[in-house]
Amino acid sequence: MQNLIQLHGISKSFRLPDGSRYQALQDVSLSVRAGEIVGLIGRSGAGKSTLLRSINLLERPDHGTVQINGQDLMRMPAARLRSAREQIGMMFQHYNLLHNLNVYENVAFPLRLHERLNAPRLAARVRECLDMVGLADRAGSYPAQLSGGQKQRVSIARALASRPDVLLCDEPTSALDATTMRSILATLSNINLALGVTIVIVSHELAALAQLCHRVVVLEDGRIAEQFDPADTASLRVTALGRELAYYRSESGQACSREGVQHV
Ligand SMILES: Nc1ncnc2c1ncn2[C@@H]1O[C@H](COP(=O)(O)OP(=O)(O)OP(=O)(O)O)[C@@H](O)[C@H]1O
Repeated sequence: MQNLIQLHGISKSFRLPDGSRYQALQDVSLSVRAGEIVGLIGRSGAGKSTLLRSINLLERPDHGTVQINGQDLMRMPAARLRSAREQIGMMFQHYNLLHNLNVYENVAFPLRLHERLNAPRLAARVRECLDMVGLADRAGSYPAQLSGGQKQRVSIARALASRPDVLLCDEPTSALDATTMRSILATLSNINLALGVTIVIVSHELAALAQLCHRVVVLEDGRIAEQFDPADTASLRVTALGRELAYYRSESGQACSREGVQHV
């Protein structure tokens, strides 16, 4: 498998109210192969979201390069960057749905914005995405009429509408109960298997990530402290979080198997 995402020497600092700067990422390099599911874990403030958001330049690194499919996003003019970003879907903790639009229109929204599909093709694409997340029968519902898990499914469908190569997930389950969390992660696993979409996910759900991810990256103080395949339980883990995750894997909590779990 080739590298789909290639971050090299990424650094990012934020300006604080007192005028000083906080170094959120320091010289981070990360490669993600096409079709991989990579989990980013770390204590609060370790830089997980900043790293995830650097992949589509929602946060623009101060230094380093961000390549997707061999193309350097940092050097792209605005118009090309906009079109490159269509290959990178994103979902957030609080869904970010448009409340005045129904489910169908929420999923159609990015297509209307970026793609010139005729009405039947647009409808087919939206149906296909809603089918994938098990919500074909809720196309006419409004976000306020849906559970948290259903809202997150809509946001998955919306993220997939542009047929992206990459799906970035920023704590997609932290507002959900344990059963719904497992079901959402199982849906992501199924989508990865069915479509080959590369997934990078930030989450604090170590047990679930141990089952879902092909690779887990541990961030500490804005740096990568270690990375490993959670299925490789024999190798030594150098961070406390790495050891904790290994425990969940060896306990075989079966929180969410890669082979998929039924929608709940
Ligand atoms: N826009 C910003 N302005 C100032 N500081 C920021 C900004 N965004 C992030 N930070 C700081 O950068 C550090 C890394 O933030 P980030 O959100 O990446 O951490 P995280 O690992 O995702 O944390 P959490 O698990 O709590 O979401 C934190 O100390 C945070 O306060």
